[in-house]
Amino acid sequence: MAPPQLAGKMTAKAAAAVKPATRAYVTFLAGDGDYWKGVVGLAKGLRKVGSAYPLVVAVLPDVPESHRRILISQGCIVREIEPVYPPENQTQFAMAYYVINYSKLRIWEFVEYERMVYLDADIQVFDNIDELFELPKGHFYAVMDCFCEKTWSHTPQYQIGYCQQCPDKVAWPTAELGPPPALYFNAGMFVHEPSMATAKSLLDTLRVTTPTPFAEQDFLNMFFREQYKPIPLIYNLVLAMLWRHPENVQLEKVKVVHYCAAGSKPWRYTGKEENMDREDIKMLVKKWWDVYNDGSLDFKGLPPVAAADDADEVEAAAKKPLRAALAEARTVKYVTAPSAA
Ligand SMILES: O=c1ccn([C@@H]2O[C@H](COP(=O)(O)OP(=O)(O)O)[C@@H](O)[C@H]2O)c(=O)[nH]1
Ligand SMILES: OC[C@H]1O[C@H](O[C@@H]2[C@@H](O)[C@H](O)[C@@H](O)[C@H](O)[C@@H]2O)[C@H](O)[C@@H](O)[C@H]1O
Ligand SMILES: [Mn+2]
Repeated sequence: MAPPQLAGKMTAKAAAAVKPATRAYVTFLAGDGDYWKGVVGLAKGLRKVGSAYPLVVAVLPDVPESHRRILISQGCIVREIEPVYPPENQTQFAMAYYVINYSKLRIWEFVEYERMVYLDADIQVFDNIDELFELPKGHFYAVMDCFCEKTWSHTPQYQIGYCQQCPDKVAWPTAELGPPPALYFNAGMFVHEPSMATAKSLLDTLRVTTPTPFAEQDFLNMFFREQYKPIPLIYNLVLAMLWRHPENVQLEKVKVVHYCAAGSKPWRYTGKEENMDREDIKMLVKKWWDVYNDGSLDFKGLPPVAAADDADEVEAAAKKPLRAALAEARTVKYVTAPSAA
């Protein structure tokens, strides 16, 4: 049910009252594969927990119109971005496709938002996390990663069995290897403040930085090394923690699950890969599907493409180019729309 402002015509007064969205969740979608299912699941999950802010999807040009329309019909705000490529390199990325993940850096250009929470499309939010938008400004908030999976076999910490999740288990050999690695975050979820100056600095720095196996995740850890502030694991459970550091996990308190372990993407799940036959993994994959398949969580607002029928009124009232007016109109829908849940 659309809110009053959009039920009929959007009056000039209503449009003038629209406050541009200052906060939003944001995810990233590339290619014509099946990650759009992750985005739909995320959009429905955020709705289920009563999130107060919209979900923006930064899409690369290769995302098909058909997938974009599905996302719009689920209430997402779809924003096309230009790809970002790392400098010419011979790097062996931990996963070959990681090279496309540098395009995530474009979300610092979304300056119509003063704060955003980034979530990978293979993440699901099972409890409200709007409190993250209230964290003190000036820091980069994210959850610490784990170095114990094979994907880290190229690193000294993996080779000596050191992990920041249990720094006392195998002490870092400072005498031989110098100071221990700085705290390192998983880049599947983070709280950030868009700014053109930061966006420019990120891209300028990227141009002169040799790519490394974890692509933009390594790069962001280097770039935000001084501002990084770890937040609790409940905000981004990297699944490997369940078998690598179970002592650090209280599953009943976890709010955000990151399906990043090999074979754990719910929409591709077969249960055949290592650790994928665990009861907790099966339960978390089912939880994801329960949200994805829940029709009551489908978006019930006025999809923006329908709002275009009111384009003249919205444009006249908002006295802005159509796209901005629609974006604001969409914002009105989110700011005032009754939560679908
Ligand atoms: O084909 C792809 C691969 C990745 N992604 C996006 O890039 C993010 C990071 O990739 P992924 O989550 O697979 O990395 P992981 O967290 O598993 O290492 C995904 O969550 C998606 O948002 C995408 O849209 N299409
Ligand atoms: O492009 C690099 C990616 O690196 C990260 O994934 C990794 C990392 O978490 C390792 O620690 C795990 O071992 C591994 O399974 C997992 O895929 C981010 O989740 C993803 O968003 C993206 O930045
Ligand atoms: Mn991921």
